[in-house]
Amino acid sequence: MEARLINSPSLNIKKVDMLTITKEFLFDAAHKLWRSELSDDENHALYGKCSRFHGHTYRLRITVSGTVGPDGMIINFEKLKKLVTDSIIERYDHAYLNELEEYQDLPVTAENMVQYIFNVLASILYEEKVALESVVLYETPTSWATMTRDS
Ligand SMILES: Nc1nc2c(c(=O)[nH]1)N=C([C@H](O)[C@H](O)COP(=O)(O)OP(=O)(O)OP(=O)(O)O)CN2
Ligand SMILES: [Zn+2]
Repeated sequence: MEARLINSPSLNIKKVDMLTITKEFLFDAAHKLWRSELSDDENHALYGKCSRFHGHTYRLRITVSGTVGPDGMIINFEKLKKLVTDSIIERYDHAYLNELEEYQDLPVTAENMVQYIFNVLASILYEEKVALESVVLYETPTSWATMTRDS
């Protein structure tokens, strides 16, 4: 990542400029909020209507940083699209998320999904010398979860 430090002694602030690019994806998937160790009644009491099978059009925003190469890019959007599609979208689009291996012991919440997606993509992008800055996952237009890189 190329960063420029601006020192402002009078304000005691060190500002770090950062250039990022973001690619957005949509996928449709079904889930229910459910904990496998609880009974049906306990799950219904805990999660209410969301304990029933239902679907969302999820919106996923991937933001990365890195060095701008001679091609003028941090990473080609097309390449970023392929990496995310191959690792996440192909598996998640039109899936019943509760059946996926990563959610066998975890409720399929936006929080758990965004953590899983972040960890998978962080290591894939690391191989491409690109830093994953944040993953934002919208479950509905009014509800989303964000995971941001620890700097
Ligand atoms: N912290 C979380 N709370 C809830 C999650 C979640 O992942 N994390 N998920 C759900 C359900 O999956 C539900 O489908 C989405 O919830 P909600 O925002 O309540 O959806 P609504 O369409 O009912 O929301 P509006 O307020 O009408 O926009 C529940 N909670
Ligand atoms: Zn839901």
